Order: sequence, then structure tokens, then C-alpha cells
Amino acid sequence: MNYSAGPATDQPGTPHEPPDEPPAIRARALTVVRGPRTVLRDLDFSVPPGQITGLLGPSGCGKSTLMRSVVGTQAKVTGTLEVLGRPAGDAALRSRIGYVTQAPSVYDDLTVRQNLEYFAAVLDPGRAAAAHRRTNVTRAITSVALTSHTDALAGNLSGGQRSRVSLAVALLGNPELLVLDEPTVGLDPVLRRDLWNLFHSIADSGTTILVSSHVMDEAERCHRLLLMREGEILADGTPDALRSGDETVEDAFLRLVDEADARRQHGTATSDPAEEAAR
Ligand SMILES: Nc1ncnc2c1ncn2[C@@H]1O[C@H](COP(=O)(O)OP(=O)(O)OP(=O)(O)O)[C@@H](O)[C@H]1O
Repeated sequence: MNYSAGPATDQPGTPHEPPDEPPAIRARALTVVRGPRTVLRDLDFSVPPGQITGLLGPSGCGKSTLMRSVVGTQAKVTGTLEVLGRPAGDAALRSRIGYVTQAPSVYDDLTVRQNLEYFAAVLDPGRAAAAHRRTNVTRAITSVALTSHTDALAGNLSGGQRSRVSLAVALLGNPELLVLDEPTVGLDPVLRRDLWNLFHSIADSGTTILVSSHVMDEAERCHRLLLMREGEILADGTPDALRSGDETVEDAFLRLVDEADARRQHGTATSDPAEEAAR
């Protein structure tokens, strides 16, 4: 799999980070309440442009909620959240962000090409854009290596192939920011590697990627990591910076969890009275 604008790489390469470029995402005191729970608590972080930032943490720690906040679909978001220089959810951001949710958003009764054509027409309507749409659809299908399945019904594809159709839809508009919610769940190791190669290829072309996973071995494939637990960010940095000695990222994560627990026990962590009351 390859993206038209650059070669695939297996490992994180030299990321695009011009020194004066502002962050692609900047959060200050970001807090999200869902039902009775404070699901994200007072988060401060930045996501640099043109890099792959991995959002890693156990199931239920708030990864999807954070991503929904970034793409502007989450209610009850407080604090500051700027995306590509504008407030999250701003209408002007819609065509600049590609979002792939955990559930593949494809129509089973349409072929791969028909799915892509449908979403391309929504993005770029009108007869005048027909040639542009055709080029974009072909490029997106090629990017995710589904050329041999162009005329297959989406309903007859495997789970991994359906995920790739969703990714192709997100790539249609040449987004500046790609938000991918656990895109490799359920995929075999070869497909996972191929998808990560594709992510690197996309990032090499200048696109910022925010990708979530609860599989710690995927951390090594990211340029930067945000390690999350229970609605908080435990650490933010490159995989190398987070590791100590010959630790794996998973070891580092477990150490950071223990350190956070120890701080809590000593009463230095903030508690949430509303949440305590709801327990
Ligand atoms: N509508 C809701 N009302 C109340 N709590 C919710 C609601 N939706 C999600 N939550 C809670 O918010 C927390 C964060 O959920 P979220 O889906 O963001 O986690 P996640 O890290 O993406 O999990 P996973 O990896 O399993 O997808 C979870 O504890 C979940 O139970």
C-alpha cells in the first residue's frame, strides 16, 4: 500500500516538523463530561504537524472521546481545543479533516468504487468536478491497495478490506489531519504492517495523523505518543523519550501508571468530586 505523494517506510522516519509551524492540535484544560462521568479531565497537550501521534491507552480510557472532540462531534467539551488553527468543530475544518471511526462507514450494497464515488460527490458535487472526482477516487482506491476489489460489493469484503474502504473515503479530500480510531483492530499482522506503512507514507506527504490503539507494540511505529489512562494523559513524547533504559513502551506505560497511582495515594493528584459522588 502506498500513498501517491511519498514512499512507504516501515519505521518512523524523519518527521516533517518545520520549527515555526504551529501545532496541528492544541488542547488546554480540555474536559469532557459524558452522562455522570468526567471522561476527559483537564488535558493539556499539543499534536505537532506532519507527524504520526499515537493515542495509546486501555479500553475505556477516553481515546474515542478525545478524537470525537477533535473532529467536533462530541458534546459537553470545555476548555480550549484548537485544530489546524481554528476552534474544534468549526465548519471551515470539515473538509480539512478525515475521520475514520471504529465502525467502517461503508454501504454494503455498493461496490468499493460506488462507495468512493458517492462520498466524492458529497465532498465535491457538480458536473464540472467529475474528472477531478474520478482521479481522486482512483487514487484513494490505489492508496489502500484495493484496486483488485474495485468492483466488489462492500458487503462481500473481509473486515480488513472494509476498514480500508473507510480509510479510502477519509483520504478522498486530501485531508490535512487524519484522525483514525483504532484502525488496526482485528487485522492480521501483515495487514497491520501494511496499514502502518501506508500511515507513514501519508505522513511523509505532510498530513498529520492522530491514531488510537490499545496495542502497545504499535506505539513503536508512532513519531510521538500520548499515553492515556482514566481520562488523563500520563505522558507525552517520542517513544524513545518515554522509555527508560531498555524498557519497552509497555513497560514505560506500566511504570507511569504505578507512579501516577503512588502520587494519587499521596494525595497530590486532583480528584473529581462530581465523579466521586456518582460512584
Ligand atoms: N454516552 C456515554 N455516557 C456515559 N459514559 C460514556 C458514554 N460513552 C462513553 N462513556 C464512557 O466514557 C469512557 C471513555 O470512553 P471512550 O469510548 O472514549 O474510551 P476508549 O478509550 O475509546 O475505549 P475503547 O478503546 O474501548 O474504544 C468510558 O469509560 C465509557 O464507559
